Amino acid sequence: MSAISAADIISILKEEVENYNWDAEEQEVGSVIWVGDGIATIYGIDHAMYGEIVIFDNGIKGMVQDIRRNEIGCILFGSDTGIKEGTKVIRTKKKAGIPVGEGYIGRIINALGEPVDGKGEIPAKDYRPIEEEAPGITQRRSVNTPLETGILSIDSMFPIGRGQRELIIGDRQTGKTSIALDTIINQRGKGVICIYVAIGQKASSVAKLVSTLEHHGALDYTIVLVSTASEPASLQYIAPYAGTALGEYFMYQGKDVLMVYDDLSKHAVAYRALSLLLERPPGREAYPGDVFYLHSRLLERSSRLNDELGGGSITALPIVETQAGDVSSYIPTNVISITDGQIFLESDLFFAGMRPAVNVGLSVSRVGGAAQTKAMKKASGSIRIDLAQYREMEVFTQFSSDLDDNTKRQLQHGKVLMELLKQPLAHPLSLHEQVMTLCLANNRIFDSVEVKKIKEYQKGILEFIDRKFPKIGFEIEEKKALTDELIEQIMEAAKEYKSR
Ligand SMILES: Nc1ncnc2c1ncn2[C@@H]1O[C@H](COP(=O)(O)OP(=O)(O)OP(=O)(O)O)[C@@H](O)[C@H]1O
Repeated sequence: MSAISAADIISILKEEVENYNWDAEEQEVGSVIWVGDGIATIYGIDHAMYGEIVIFDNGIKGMVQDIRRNEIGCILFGSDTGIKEGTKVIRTKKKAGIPVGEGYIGRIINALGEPVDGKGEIPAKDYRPIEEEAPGITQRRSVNTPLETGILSIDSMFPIGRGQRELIIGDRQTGKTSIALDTIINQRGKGVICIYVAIGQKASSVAKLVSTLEHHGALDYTIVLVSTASEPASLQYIAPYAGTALGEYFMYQGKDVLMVYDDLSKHAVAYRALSLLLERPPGREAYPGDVFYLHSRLLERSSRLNDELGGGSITALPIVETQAGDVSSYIPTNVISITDGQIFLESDLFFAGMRPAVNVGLSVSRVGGAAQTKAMKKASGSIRIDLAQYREMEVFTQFSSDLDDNTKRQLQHGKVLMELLKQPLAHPLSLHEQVMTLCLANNRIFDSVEVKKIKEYQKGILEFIDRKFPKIGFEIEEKKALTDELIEQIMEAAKEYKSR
């Protein structure tokens, strides 16, 4: 047996000491003082940052939301059963974020980025913080490409550009979700990635929406991020930010993204619940003072990037629900002032059969006009004024029977326009169909048709022109302009259709 010499032992010890890794990790550990209603108060993690993720003993994650003198207020991303006084909490030193990647397209996920559609794990390419600073002024460019909704009343009068934020507002059951859904369906083959964020909705409504998307083949380019009404308020609160983080991943690759937040009223309610539980002072309608910032910092992240940054965009369609058509209450006025326009849906119009129930007088699009195609601009020239005149005249002439011919003609034209703007669900119209419809309406082609038969007539004439004179539609789509020759050709075709 060979004995180890003292020198050997010393040299081994020396080597050990020299190679010892001194980068010992120091971990801050705190303990729970109080827990309840999805909120935990923690003592001992003094250096935690606002928005940092902390992990509890039982694996549940939380996010730091309140930093007080001796304690930290934290919202829980899961059930609080199993967390009690004294439960240990560790810091992660990481801000809340979600995994992102192309694999998410076509999937249904929750606010933490975990799949909920039972189709297995999603491979992540990156990890992005849910709260990100909005692009600065120099990083942006103005809106210049249209985002076509396929809905005639919107594309003609309230056009939306890629990078714009257009609010959809109205009472309950007025077709708000349907407009967003139709817009997503219309993006097929247009290279736009859609992200639908459902906040505080019934799981059954979301399931119905997903099956509609699937039915129309729209799930292939859509991500659905769900935080249903039964989930903790904390998850509902982070859902739109998490969705935007995913959108930003694609935007910074130069892609165009459409974000739908359905809806921000429920988001504000979830935030109000958290704030009250965190004992922040309530303000108007019991919302906390920073409820404006809640939505402005979210919607500012939608933008059109300049070419050096790839030219990608995020277009936002936030949805807000009003009570009894009151647009002047707290959350609606806030979001109206943040966005670049709103599409106002009215119950009375909806119940009168006007669907989509867009109120032409109260809706507006502030920047989309710059992105509207020349063809659409020319074709939709006077439609808003014609409709406004019609509505005014309709009120005045309600009780009088002997009207002069000019008034009668204007009334008939107004009725025709209202009828043409009706559109069933999931029946988007392409650019050339919309332009041809408006061109025919401007030239009073529909005025001689019985009002009840207008939709049928419109369908017939559009099909006829597409079949017999496909060049017209092709040229409008190709050149995106409506020349005088094209108008002439459309009128010729209309004459031929009439004389069949
Ligand atoms: N253009 C349309 N044509 C026919 N029906 C429509 C149209 N738009 C909406 N609807 C119908 O109106 C109902 C309400 O629509 P939707 O769910 O989109 O409204 P909402 O305002 O989002 O409702 P909620 O208050 O539940 O969020 C649905 O049953 C839908 O099928």
